[in-house]
Amino acid sequence: VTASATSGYGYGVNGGYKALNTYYSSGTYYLYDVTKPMSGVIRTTTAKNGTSIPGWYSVDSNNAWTAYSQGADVDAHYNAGKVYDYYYNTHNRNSYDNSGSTLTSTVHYGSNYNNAFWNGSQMVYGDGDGSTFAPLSGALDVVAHELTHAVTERTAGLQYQYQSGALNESMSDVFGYFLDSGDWLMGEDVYTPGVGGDALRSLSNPEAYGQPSHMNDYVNTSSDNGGVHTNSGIPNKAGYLTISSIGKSAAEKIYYRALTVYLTPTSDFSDARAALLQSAADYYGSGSSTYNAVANAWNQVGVY
Ligand SMILES: O=C(NO)[C@]12CC[C@H](CC1)C2
Ligand SMILES: [Zn+2]
Repeated sequence: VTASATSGYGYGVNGGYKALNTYYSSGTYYLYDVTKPMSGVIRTTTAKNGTSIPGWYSVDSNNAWTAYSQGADVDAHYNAGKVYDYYYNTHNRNSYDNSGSTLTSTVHYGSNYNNAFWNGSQMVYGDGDGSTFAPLSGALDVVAHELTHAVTERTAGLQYQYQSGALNESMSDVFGYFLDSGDWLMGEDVYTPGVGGDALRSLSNPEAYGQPSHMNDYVNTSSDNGGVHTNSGIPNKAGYLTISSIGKSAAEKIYYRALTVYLTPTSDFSDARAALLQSAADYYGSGSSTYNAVANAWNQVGVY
């Protein structure tokens, strides 16, 4: 038999059944998805708990990816496909660069590694230490968060420091919500697997996880690139208020337009307010209820 696209299945990090777009060649199945339009390939590899990436293709002998250790591979592949589909179907964007570049995710990075990141070329996920994190690809909002860093890097290019960096973080959390909009939490599916009901961050209540939600409480610090994971609470709260007020569909439109048309590398929170207002005016008119709702949301977090 020659090589061909195949359909497999597996169990994710939290045991959920996932249908997988795979590839068969010479007796081996690969996490290699060729079903996307316009040549966008999605592929998943494993670092085998080392740190050299992209490592090796994730493989299986019978296309049933059901081993416990394969959960991270299954979810990275499945969730990357979901995020690809989201950007293509909702925003007509073909992969992170809008040119159909291959989306590579490497799992089992490092040992007990409690993090995930986009390295400028690909996604990388740790397995977590089993206490602070389960394998991080297990959360759709985390995968969307990371891949949105890639989109941001190719569009607004928001510098990863101080207000532009906190905005960069917030864009990733807001698009994480758009993909996983069952709750206002971020990372809940992989954070502290032994503890129920908690999360890494909350868009509706940033204070619940130590983040400010008003400019009066902006944290001036040089750590964490100027507090990018702390001060993101302020634009995140504005995002929650905006989405709650105008609805998810209108919010997706103005957020994507702000990110890809108006924001620049040095944009700060006030520039984000202006970019979202301009996007709302472009779509709905400057006197529209949508426009006024955006202004009100940012007023409530003290950003003018
Ligand atoms: O916010 C983040 N990166 O900027 C996180 C931290 C833990 C999850 C994986 C990566 C989200
Ligand atoms: Zn991030």
